[in-house]
Amino acid sequence: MLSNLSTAAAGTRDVHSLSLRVMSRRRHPPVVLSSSSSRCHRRNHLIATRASVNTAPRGDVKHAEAKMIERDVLRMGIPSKGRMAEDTLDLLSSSQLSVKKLNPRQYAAKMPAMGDKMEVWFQRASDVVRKVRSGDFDIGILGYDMFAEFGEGADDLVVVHDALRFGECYLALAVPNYGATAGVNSLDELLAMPCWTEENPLRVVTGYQYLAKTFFENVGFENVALVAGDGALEAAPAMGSADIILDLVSTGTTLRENNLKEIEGGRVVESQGVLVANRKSLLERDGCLETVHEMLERLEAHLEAKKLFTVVANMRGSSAEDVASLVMSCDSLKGLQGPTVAPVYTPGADGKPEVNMYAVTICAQKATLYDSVKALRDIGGSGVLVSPLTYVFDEEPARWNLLLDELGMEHDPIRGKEKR
Ligand SMILES: Nc1ncnc2c1ncn2[C@@H]1O[C@H](COP(=O)(O)OP(=O)(O)OP(=O)(O)O)[C@@H](O)[C@H]1O
Ligand SMILES: O=P(O)(O)OC[C@H]1O[C@H](OP(=O)(O)OP(=O)(O)O)[C@H](O)[C@@H]1O
Ligand SMILES: [Mg+2]
Repeated sequence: MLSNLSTAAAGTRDVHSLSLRVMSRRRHPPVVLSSSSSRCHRRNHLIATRASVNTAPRGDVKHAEAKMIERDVLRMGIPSKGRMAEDTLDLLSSSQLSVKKLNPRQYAAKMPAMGDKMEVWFQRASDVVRKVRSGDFDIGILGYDMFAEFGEGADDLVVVHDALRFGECYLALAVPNYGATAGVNSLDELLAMPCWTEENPLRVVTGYQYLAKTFFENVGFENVALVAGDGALEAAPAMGSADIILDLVSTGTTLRENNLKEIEGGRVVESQGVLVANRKSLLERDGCLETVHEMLERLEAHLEAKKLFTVVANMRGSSAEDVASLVMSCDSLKGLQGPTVAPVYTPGADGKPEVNMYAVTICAQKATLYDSVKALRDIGGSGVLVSPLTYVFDEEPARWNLLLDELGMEHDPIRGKEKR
């Protein structure tokens, strides 16, 4: 059956019969975000999909299969503009992976921590994902929203780190608080409105055509026309050029200021910064997997440390074991791997050092720091010192093992032999 899903130029009611319009599930077998090979993409990101997803390419564009181009260096793409650009550089710098641009107008840069192994290229987020997909870049950092939109669930793409903890936002449908949708509070209510017909489809303005198409296919709604738009989409319903919008939301201020509201069931994708890679590069390009491992470790060490404080307190006790038992009896003082308890030496009556106090060191979650301080005081802790942590290099990051699973590789290919 043909879908009524179609693209319409902004500001017109005409619904063009473009290639997007015909999307037979037989020609494009369901894969993308629900395929087993895309395990990493799926984690927590796609919220509202109800069925498997079709991979129709963007318009008529055919994506060449990623190929391995001979080169000695690895290439990484990062956003050249917009709010992700600065945050990406900040994250890399905080993870001891600073990027050095020789000249502000140049698009290529170095990452000194990686020596001559790595080139960094500044590109628009859409081009970062396109180039990682084609194999021109081996890895990239960008918002998951752009990755999902321009990556189209391609098997050539792999998510290495799905939560870099910046650029948090989500892609959601929003409807006007006025007019026909004034009383609409959920997706079901919106789609059940009798006014949307083949001749009068629901016009959705968005810059995320692939995700919109996929979303409406998944909910089985056909009387929809996608209107293309890039910025200030919130103005389109008031101008009469669209009925609703599908756009990024962060604080929700822009929606409120434009008399629009989110609806239940209308969230399409959760987004934040992600590190992505080309599958073939990881599997076949010399040094790529090792470099990605090192980057992942450095990023995780920084991101993990950002969540924690080191807390040191003095505590009276008859032995280190007694003090440790007291601390371990409190849930909020568990720390990373249990407390470190060290003797504090004070001069005794005879001038010799004696011990009746211990220094307890734990790692406390920033979010619950005050609870930890109170708990320490409750069991006799005093002189509580709190300091930031810079890096936490723990065991092998869980995301590394997930990546190896995704690549069909046995764990520990860096230290041991790779097996597939
Ligand atoms: N309001 C927001 N809050 C947080 N992150 C956002 C927000 N809007 C966008 N982002 C994230 O930042 C990325 C880049 O958005 P941004 O608007 O800064 O750049 P751009 O869209 O390339 O520039 P422009 O909007 O000027 O074309 C988005 O793809 C998304 O991942
Ligand atoms: O929920 P909020 O915190 O209000 O953020 C949401 C707004 O942020 C983005 O726009 P941006 O600032 O990038 O402007 P643009 O529309 O010109 O891209 C997005 O497209 C929304 O309009
Ligand atoms: Mg923007």
